[in-house]
Amino acid sequence: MGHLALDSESLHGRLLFAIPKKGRLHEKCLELLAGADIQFRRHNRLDVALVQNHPDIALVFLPAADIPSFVGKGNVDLGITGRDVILEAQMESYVTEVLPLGFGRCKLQVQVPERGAIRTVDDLAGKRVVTSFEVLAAKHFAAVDERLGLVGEQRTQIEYVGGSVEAACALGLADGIVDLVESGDTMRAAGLHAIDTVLPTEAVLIRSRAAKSAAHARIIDKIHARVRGVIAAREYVVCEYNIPRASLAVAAAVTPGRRAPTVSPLDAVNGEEWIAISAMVRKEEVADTMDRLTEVGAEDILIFNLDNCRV
Ligand SMILES: Nc1ncnc2c1ncn2[C@@H]1O[C@H](COP(=O)(O)OP(=O)(O)OP(=O)(O)O)[C@@H](O)[C@H]1O
Ligand SMILES: O=P(O)(O)OC[C@H]1O[C@H](OP(=O)(O)OP(=O)(O)O)[C@H](O)[C@@H]1O
Repeated sequence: MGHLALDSESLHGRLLFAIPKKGRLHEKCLELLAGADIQFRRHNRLDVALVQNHPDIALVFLPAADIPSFVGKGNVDLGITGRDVILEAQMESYVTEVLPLGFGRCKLQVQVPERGAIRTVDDLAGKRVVTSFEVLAAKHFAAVDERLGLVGEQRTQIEYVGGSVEAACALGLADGIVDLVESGDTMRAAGLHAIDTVLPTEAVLIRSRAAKSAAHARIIDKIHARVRGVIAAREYVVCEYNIPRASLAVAAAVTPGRRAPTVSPLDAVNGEEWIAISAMVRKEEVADTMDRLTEVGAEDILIFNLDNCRV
């Protein structure tokens, strides 16, 4: 196949799905697309890629911060971005959050120099705050200012910078900042500490509220189901074990599964009726679940990773 000349003709009728083109969410989104078997070849320098095995979908690679307005205004049908940037773009009433994706988890926090006189948001109110999230920071401090009765010139000054926010205090530009924190490494390296949380956030799948064709609605449902399966496969394992039938109720309480555990009869062992139980268990609860199952008399407890699933 030669190079594709992408024009509105080749995109005609295709559902457009926006993916962050770089940054923290990019790689994770590519893994998700692979898990959902959405195959594409992205040609050099092109931000649009036709999906090879779904002739009705095209991917659009955009900055994460621009995705909410593209989806909100209906230029793009579906997208993945951070909840923080949706709220910052004030697009929450124009997009529908279809699914939280379990990655890109971090917090938008108010930070000040560790060695300084400012200890609380109330101390910081009325001073200078630098951020890339001016809408969310302004809303947060408007409430603080109001509570403290700060008006006019006394109110907190919010100033926008596009990047390197964490350097603002050291550079003398700000008394505090509002920025994203995950591990806290960036914050600590800049000599800052968090004194308040504006918002916890994670990556989400969003769709446009702008009216679309029934055909598009069907494709969105299909992508949604696939992505949900990939996410669930990462979060869950399958737990299988054997237990006397008499203990079914107590075992089912330990492993209720997503809907209900699967129960299969086993041949009687020494006259006692046994069953095999299979249930999905959250990965982070596996060790605890195995301990509890052992306590209630389960044997041959096996844990299986999931490659993919439909739930
Ligand atoms: N440290 C982090 N841990 C987890 N998620 C993050 C982290 N930093 C950012 N995110 C999420 O990823 C989104 C995009 O952030 P990122 O910093 O990668 O943006 P970007 O597109 O590279 O823009 P720029 O680097 O120009 O600021 C954020 O809005 C947030 O939802
Ligand atoms: O708490 P941490 O784990 O240190 O993560 C927080 C940092 O991550 C993000 O920036 P990123 O490193 O993605 O680069 P950017 O500053 O170019 O956006 C964010 O803007 C913080 O600076």
